[in-house]
Amino acid sequence: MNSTVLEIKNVKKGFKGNEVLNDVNITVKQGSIYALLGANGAGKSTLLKIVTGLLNSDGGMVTIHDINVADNPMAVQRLFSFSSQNTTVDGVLTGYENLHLIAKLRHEHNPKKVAESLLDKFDLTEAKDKAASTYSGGMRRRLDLAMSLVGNPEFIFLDEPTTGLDPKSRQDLWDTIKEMKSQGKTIFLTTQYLEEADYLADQIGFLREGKIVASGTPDEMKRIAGSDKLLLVFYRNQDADKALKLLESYSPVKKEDCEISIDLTDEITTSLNVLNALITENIELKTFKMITPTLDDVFITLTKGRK
Ligand SMILES: Nc1ncnc2c1ncn2[C@@H]1O[C@H](COP(=O)(O)OP(=O)(O)OP(=O)(O)O)[C@@H](O)[C@H]1O
Repeated sequence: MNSTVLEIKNVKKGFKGNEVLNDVNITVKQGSIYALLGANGAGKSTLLKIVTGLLNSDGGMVTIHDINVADNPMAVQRLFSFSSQNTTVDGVLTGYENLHLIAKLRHEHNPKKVAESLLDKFDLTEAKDKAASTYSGGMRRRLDLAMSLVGNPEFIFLDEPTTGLDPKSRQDLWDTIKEMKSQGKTIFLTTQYLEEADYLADQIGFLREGKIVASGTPDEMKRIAGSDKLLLVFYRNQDADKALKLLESYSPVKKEDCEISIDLTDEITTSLNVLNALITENIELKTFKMITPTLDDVFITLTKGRK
């Protein structure tokens, strides 16, 4: 465990002089979830295609289990499954037929059993004889994921797995992805949703303007946007101004009328001291709350001052 499964080194790619990836470096450990986060058009799908051997890079190297993908795409493709944004589900076939077909193509000994057990696992047994074209978006995504698990791959690539899903279907899919990880699988997913990366990933990489501009665990990434803060909200602006003077030693920042924010290095002690000082001076507070940076704050911090 914890050995490196995927290594992306200095990968470059451009289309007709338009540079999309510029020296991308990523390492993924076995049994972990890596989320590649980036806005529309950041180059996530392009990188995924290079990593899975579907597209040649202009430079750099990708290895999966120490096998060079560009040199041995066929050997490497046996080691993983890839669920792309354009699902491989055939709408004319039923859910069962889709799975059965893939199981046969992948030379499973008992394709019927494989199809039935995956239908059960992905909660699709009831709908198994209906044409996949009649499935909801969430069901199609689940069927697509089920199809990617035929052959029990250890390593799974998911390109924006929850784009377009409603909140319930998204949560269901998140649970499925977490369960796949608990079974020891390694997952590399792309997403535009900060919340998704935060919920699922062990490691996150922010792809922007062709580079990984920040990477780390969700908590490490949130630290990029600064420490936790205590937000004090007053009824009257003059009270906020009084508090600003009183709490000078904590370097308070006036956010808007009636609101002050204080950086917390030691959450409990600082918060208690601040609240006590306000009570002692009879400065009336409307409310207060602790604010922990979200990945959205990180995104904003990292993109500040850029076009
Ligand atoms: N085959 C191609 N020919 C020319 N340009 C391309 C090609 N494929 C991708 N691009 C361009 O490369 C850039 C990155 O595209 P890519 O699909 O990798 O982004 P993405 O981060 O996956 O975006 P999205 O979240 O919208 O799927 C875009 O500007 C896109 O237009």
